[in-house]
Amino acid sequence: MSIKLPNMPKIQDLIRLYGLSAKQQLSQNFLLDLNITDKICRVAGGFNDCTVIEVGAGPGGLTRSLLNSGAKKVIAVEMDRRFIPALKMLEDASDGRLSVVMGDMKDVNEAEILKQFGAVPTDWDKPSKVKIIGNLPFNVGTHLMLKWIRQIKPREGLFEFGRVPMILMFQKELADRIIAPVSSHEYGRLAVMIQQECDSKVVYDLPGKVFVPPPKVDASVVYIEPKVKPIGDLKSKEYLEYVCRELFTQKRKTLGNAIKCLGNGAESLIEGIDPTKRPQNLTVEELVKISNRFNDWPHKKDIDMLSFRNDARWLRGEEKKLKKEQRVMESLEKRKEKLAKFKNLDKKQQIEYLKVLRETIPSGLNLKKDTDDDNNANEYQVVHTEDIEDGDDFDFDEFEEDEDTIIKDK
Ligand SMILES: C[S@@+](CC[C@H](N)C(=O)[O-])C[C@H]1O[C@@H](n2cnc3c(N)ncnc32)[C@H](O)[C@@H]1O
Repeated sequence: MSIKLPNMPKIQDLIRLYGLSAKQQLSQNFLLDLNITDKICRVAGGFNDCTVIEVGAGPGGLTRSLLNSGAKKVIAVEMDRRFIPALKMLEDASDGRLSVVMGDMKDVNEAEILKQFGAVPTDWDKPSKVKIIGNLPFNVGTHLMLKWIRQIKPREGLFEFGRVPMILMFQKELADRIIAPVSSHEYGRLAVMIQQECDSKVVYDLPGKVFVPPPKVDASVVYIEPKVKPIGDLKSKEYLEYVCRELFTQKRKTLGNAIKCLGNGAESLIEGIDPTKRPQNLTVEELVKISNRFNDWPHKKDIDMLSFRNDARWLRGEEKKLKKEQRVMESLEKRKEKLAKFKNLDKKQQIEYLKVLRETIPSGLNLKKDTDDDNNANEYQVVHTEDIEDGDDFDFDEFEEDEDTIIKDK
């Protein structure tokens, strides 16, 4: 059996041949440069002799690299039927190593499909020979990732086959939240939920311009692998999720104050943990401890209805936040352009500009009456109050508060 694919038409040509335009509603941004897809396979640790589920294969760029990197079997799942002929062409050339499955990954039973294609389970303490990879729309990728994370503890689905690594492409800001270390700005519920059971790292940053068509945002490839032994002996993932949600929405409070939201007498849940810490500074281990105590606490609220079923709403909230961040970045870019133009005007023009268009004064510049010049009290000076840097005016806390609002709306 040959490891390398025979010569194939370029993906760009297949796209032209089959008239495959990118559908915006499916967030179709393709990777057509095989140097990049090859590199993704390398930084993900290689796929030699592995059985791989590829989610959202599209025109098949990454699929080709997976096959060329020696995968024993690639199961490519794609829901958009327009891509199936191009993928089938690849299947025909793959010497039986590629199987194309048309369908929505959200409806696919991973364990069944892996059994069907002959995947073999690996012992939990060994690196798994089964892997899952996908470059998916943000909401689909996060939905699937959370579903898979929930299957780790009971070792269901994918994890009947061992510690299956999940190699997923996400918007960079979301990837940063997944891998965020304790006390960092991005550290929150998502980081805790994932890091409690998995090792996660960003293995490759991809600027938006490498995709076709290019999205306005950058992406990162995240490698998430279940730990041999999770952090702490967690009693309930739902309670950990609940405790994190409640505490991280009060990031500015000390733990001693924030914990009160769990009920009267909840202070007992943080015994032995520094009450002057902020929720952001609590390690995963400490949060597991609090959640386990909450689990055994006779006074806890009944949170059954608040468990993971809220994911959909939470994800919509996350998506909204990222869109808002994007809008802020775009308006910042516009203001920077305006500022650059403004700086090219002579002083008189600058003053006129600022007088007439006060409401569009670029950030960092203002008019000040020239009080040093007694003879000409009406003279204005242009003053720089601050320099614009990336991220100025970009109050991340504002977004955290948005999340609070979204969660409390439930
Ligand atoms: C961003 S494109 C990436 C395509 C290809 N992997 C690449 O890197 O060029 C995402 C692909 O996932 C597919 N897709 C989106 N949601 C899906 C789902 N729920 N199940 C299966 N495929 C899905 C889209 O049709 C699209 O082809």
